[in-house]
Amino acid sequence: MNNRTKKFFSFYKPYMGLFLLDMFCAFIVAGITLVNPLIIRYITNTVLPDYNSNDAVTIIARLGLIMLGLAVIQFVCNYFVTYKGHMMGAYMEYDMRNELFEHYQKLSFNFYDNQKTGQLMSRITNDLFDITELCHHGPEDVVISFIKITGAFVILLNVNPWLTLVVFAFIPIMVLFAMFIRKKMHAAFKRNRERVAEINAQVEDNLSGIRVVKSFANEELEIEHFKMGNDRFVNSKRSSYLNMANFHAGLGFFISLLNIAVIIGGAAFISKDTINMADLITFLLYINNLIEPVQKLINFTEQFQNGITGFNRFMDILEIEPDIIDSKGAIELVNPKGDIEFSDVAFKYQDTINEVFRNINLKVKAGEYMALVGSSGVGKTTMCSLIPRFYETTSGEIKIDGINIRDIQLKSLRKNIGVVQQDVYLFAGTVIDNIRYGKLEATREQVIEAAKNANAHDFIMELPDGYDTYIGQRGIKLSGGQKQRLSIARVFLKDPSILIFDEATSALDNESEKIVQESLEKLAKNRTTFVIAHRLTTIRNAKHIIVLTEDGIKEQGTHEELLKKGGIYSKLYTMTK
Ligand SMILES: Nc1ncnc2c1ncn2[C@@H]1O[C@H](COP(=O)(O)OP(=O)(O)OP(=O)(O)O)[C@@H](O)[C@H]1O
Repeated sequence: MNNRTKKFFSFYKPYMGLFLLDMFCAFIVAGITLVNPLIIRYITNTVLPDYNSNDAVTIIARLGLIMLGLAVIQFVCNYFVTYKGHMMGAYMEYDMRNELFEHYQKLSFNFYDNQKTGQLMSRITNDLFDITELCHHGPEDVVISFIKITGAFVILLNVNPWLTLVVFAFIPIMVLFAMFIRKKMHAAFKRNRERVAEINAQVEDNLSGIRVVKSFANEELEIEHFKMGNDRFVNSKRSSYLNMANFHAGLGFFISLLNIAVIIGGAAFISKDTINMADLITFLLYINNLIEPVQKLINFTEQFQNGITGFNRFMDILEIEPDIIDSKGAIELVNPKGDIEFSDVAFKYQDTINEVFRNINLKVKAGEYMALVGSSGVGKTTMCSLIPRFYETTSGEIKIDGINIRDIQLKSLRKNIGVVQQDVYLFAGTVIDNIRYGKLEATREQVIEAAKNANAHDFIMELPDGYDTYIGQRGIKLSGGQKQRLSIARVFLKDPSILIFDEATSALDNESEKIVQESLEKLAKNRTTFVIAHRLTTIRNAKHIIVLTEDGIKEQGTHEELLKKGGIYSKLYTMTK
């Protein structure tokens, strides 16, 4: 058994009792369906011809009671299989979903840089559903079908071997036919799903950009594009319904052929006294009993394929080892002063050819306010993301208070670094929830204090429900400057010794920018601060400006010193002025 198979079965472990009970109930359900035709056969074959009418009525009444008892048992078992069996699948799906989500939380930026969010989401929803459908329905369908088919075969063989051969000669042909059409149908339904995804993407793109569409008056073009996608969808639906019609009509036709063959064959045997009327009825009853398990087995082949594909996709992710983890013996970073040192640091993104930069040597003293400048794309954001180990340096080392960051427990490292990102991300929720994200145990008063420090309190109080206002997905109901201030408030609450502020590239208006700048300066007090300056006008007052190039730090000093030097900084400054 390979590792993946072992892992697959490990999900059954906590529910073994439930699983066995489910299988037992499936076994009983299948067994009972085999018994009823036998009772009918006994009545027509033995009770009616051999007993006087009074005795026959008594026996039939007793048999009726037995059948009623069996129906009740079947009802209970069916109820259990449908309810508890599905719940077992749901619990297994729950475990897999938790495991996958926990794993998502451990994977690093490198992983997410190369993934599409939509696909990662589909693994946690559609794929897992396919797997658990297989986990639950698979064994149950196989057990039920196996018992029903072999049971019917053995019983019919005892009634009449020749007629049994006629019936069972049909089954393989029917299965082959059904599998062939089913495959085509599956491909057609898969195409349908792709077409729906295309339409969804098209609608999403159009509606998100509806203002651009209208400003260019391009509605006609959009309608035309949409129609093309919609046409493709309806065409693919046509093909899937065509296959579906073939499938159902074809199966129905096979069943009719089977019935005809049994009636004609049976009648011929009756005429030769090989079988009697009761035998023929038994055959006809079992034929109807056979169709359902055959269909179930056909479904199972598809379910198996989908489930295994889903499980492999699930395992593909689960087997990716998180690449940034605590080293052995890593220590906890407690209240660091905030001295930072880069020694010969070079960095290259995974799957890229060239290094973003190399030869970075830099010492920043605790509490220093440092502005990082350089041409666009030179690696300012990248350099700062090495400090909290969002990415690992390719070579060289970074130290905080003299300790290599690779020897520090990741959680404690990140707890001591506050990052205000360029693209502020707020979660769907209230203002207070979003600020409290910086310190989960903070009281309402502490949150308000942080908001005041971030110059956010006044605008929050003007929102309809103040701190309890729902700010929409990604804070859609707030302005750019307001979002920045909330994210600064969040870091105030976190109270880290080291601060990284990635200045927003999309310019805030002058007033907003001033307020953000003010709150940032308050936040930076007594913390080691890196400001990534995308616009040089905002950092003229910084005491320490460093100029990053791909070959290391080429200039350092104050604004005036660097201008006087007439080097890269002064060129950049004149360009952006
Ligand atoms: N996740 C990534 N994978 C691969 N390459 C990346 C990734 N992120 C950034 N890059 C590349 O690394 C280089 C540095 O990017 P970075 O965002 O650090 O520059 P920057 O100096 O902050 O730029 P800007 O001032 O324009 O924001 C760029 O060439 C960019 O294309």
